[in-house]
Amino acid sequence: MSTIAAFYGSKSILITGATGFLGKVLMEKLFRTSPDLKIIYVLVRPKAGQTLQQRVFQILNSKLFEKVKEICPNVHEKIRPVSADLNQHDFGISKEDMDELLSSTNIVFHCAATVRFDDPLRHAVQLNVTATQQLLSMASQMPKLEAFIHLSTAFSNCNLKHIDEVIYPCSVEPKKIIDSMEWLDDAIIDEITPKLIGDRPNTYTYTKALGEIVVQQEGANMNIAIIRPSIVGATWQEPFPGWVDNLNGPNGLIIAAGKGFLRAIKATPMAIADLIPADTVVNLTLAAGWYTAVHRPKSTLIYHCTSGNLNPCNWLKMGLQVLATFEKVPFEKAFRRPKADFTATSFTTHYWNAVSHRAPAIIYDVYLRLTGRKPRVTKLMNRLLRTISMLEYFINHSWEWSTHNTEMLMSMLSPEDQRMFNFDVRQLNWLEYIENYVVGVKKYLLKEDMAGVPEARQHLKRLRNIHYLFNIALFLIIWRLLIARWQTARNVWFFIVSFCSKFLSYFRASSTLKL
Ligand SMILES: CCCCCCCCCCCCCCCCCCCCCC(=O)SCCNC(=O)CCNC(=O)[C@H](O)C(C)(C)COP(=O)(O)OP(=O)(O)OC[C@H]1O[C@@H](n2cnc3c(N)ncnc32)[C@H](O)[C@@H]1OP(=O)(O)O
Ligand SMILES: NC(=O)C1=CN([C@@H]2O[C@H](COP(=O)(O)OP(=O)(O)OC[C@H]3O[C@@H](n4cnc5c(N)ncnc54)[C@H](OP(=O)(O)O)[C@@H]3O)[C@@H](O)[C@H]2O)C=CC1
Repeated sequence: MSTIAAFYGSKSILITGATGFLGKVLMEKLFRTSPDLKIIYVLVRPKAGQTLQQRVFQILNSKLFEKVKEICPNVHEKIRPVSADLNQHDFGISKEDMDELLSSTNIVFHCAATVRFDDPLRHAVQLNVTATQQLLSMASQMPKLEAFIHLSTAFSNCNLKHIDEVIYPCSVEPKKIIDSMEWLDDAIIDEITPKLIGDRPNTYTYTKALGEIVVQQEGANMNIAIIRPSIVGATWQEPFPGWVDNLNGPNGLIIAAGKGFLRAIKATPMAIADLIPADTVVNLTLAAGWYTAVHRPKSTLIYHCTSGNLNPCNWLKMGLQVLATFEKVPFEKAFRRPKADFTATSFTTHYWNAVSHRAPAIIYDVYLRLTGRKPRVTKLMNRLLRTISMLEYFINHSWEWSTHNTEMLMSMLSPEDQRMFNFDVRQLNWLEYIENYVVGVKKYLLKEDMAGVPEARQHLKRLRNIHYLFNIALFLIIWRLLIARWQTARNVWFFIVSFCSKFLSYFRASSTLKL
């Protein structure tokens, strides 16, 4: 019997960010391995015209939860959506709901965050720092609380090269930042943002670092742990390989490359691609929840959930395997044949952006316009290039994360738990994982049927033929223009023609002699 699964049985669990990528995988695993748990409270806001009940219903009816519904048929009764917006004071939670949450909760998993890299500082602080502070204040009023698990990121201290499982100070105290957001106007905040974030690349990593300090300060009297995952990718094994549901991290770029939009990206091929599967993160998170509640470590433990030092894979290996999978399982209706490369310098990146990204987009939009359709590819390309510029930092640097706490936790698990809550990334076969990842992007993000693969292959063949025809036509046009305007080109042309005709007559003469 799994000790961890048994621990979560009969517990009341509060999850923030349950509608997000990691939150869903976390809920799924909890219901699947501890179907006898008491209840999961999820803090949800209405969104995109859907009530919170509709949002939760949609999640429970998705493919991700198919196994759960077999194991825990009454899953609908065990999940309680609580209307909450983390941007509001007290999260806008009603008094009755708040009373219930405070009196019943045993474990809190805080996953909600803004993960956008370009969020204005005010918004990122509100969600990643102030909301964390408020949640801790709520947690401090929960008499039955056994553990509070905070999801941070391995990149919260990406301004350092070697990162230990400790909390690093920031130049300005989080409390001062929170206060200043209340009275500074947006223009001043925008002006001071670069100074505050310093050598971090964006407001996301900065505010996640501030969030960790808040957890340390406000949660001193609670059983707290912080999980720091690196780049969270599709699921490795559970509930099935390759599940993914948003465009974040590598996902959007895999689509862009598979559809032939992305042809070149500035990357350091030998830098570590520190991806970590979503189910690995969830297994570590659940194990940490159990350990924190049962073993009550004296200080807040931080767990690095990274792959680089235990089972490294570099961007080149990853990129080549992504391209190899496109050969086997191409995406449908590609814009061009998938053929991406890494560039090394800003100059070559600008060159390829102009030649391989912007020019084909403009040509295609002209074609759309001429055929009476709305041009859209240039806009899409501009968005892609903007996204790439935001992600480039992470594919051109390498970090070393120590994993002592994570390895210690692994050693504390029984063999059954090590199997059921496996977060030993050394067992990961990268080539297999990346292939499943790309197939998962095709199936679960693009919603493409595998039955369409032969047609997708045919489409790529047509694109190849169009590509050859286009190149030949372009060559002939340029050559014709050169001959018309330039004497040297004409001389070269006559030289080639006379050389070829001499060669042919010699060949004919020698074959006649042999006869
Ligand atoms: C040999 C060579 C081979 C080469 C082969 C090459 C192969 C490939 C190689 C792979 C290399 C990998 C490198 C990865 C590095 C990752 C590092 C991450 C590390 C940090 C990890 C963390 O610790 S943290 C979590 C990650 N955090 C993010 O990664 C957020 C980023 N991102 C944003 O910060 C914003 O995204 C940003 C960008 C501002 C744009 O912002 P933006 O405003 O331009 O665009 P949006 O994202 O808002 O969305 C645009 C439109 O997509 C719609 N859409 C959104 N989701 C949708 C959904 N699920 N389904 C349908 N549609 C959806 C949306 O509705 C919009 O549609 P519409 O305009 O029509 O409404
Ligand atoms: N994905 C990754 O690569 C990594 C993620 N992490 C961390 O893991 C955690 C989860 O990330 P992930 O699942 O990928 O993120 P998602 O963006 O998929 O999910 C974010 C969640 O936060 C919720 N949320 C955002 N704003 C509010 C709000 N105002 N009120 C209520 N809920 C809100 C979202 O709800 P809604 O659906 O309503 O928008 C959603 O459920 C985050 O803390 C992130 O920093 C760390 C490293 C890497």
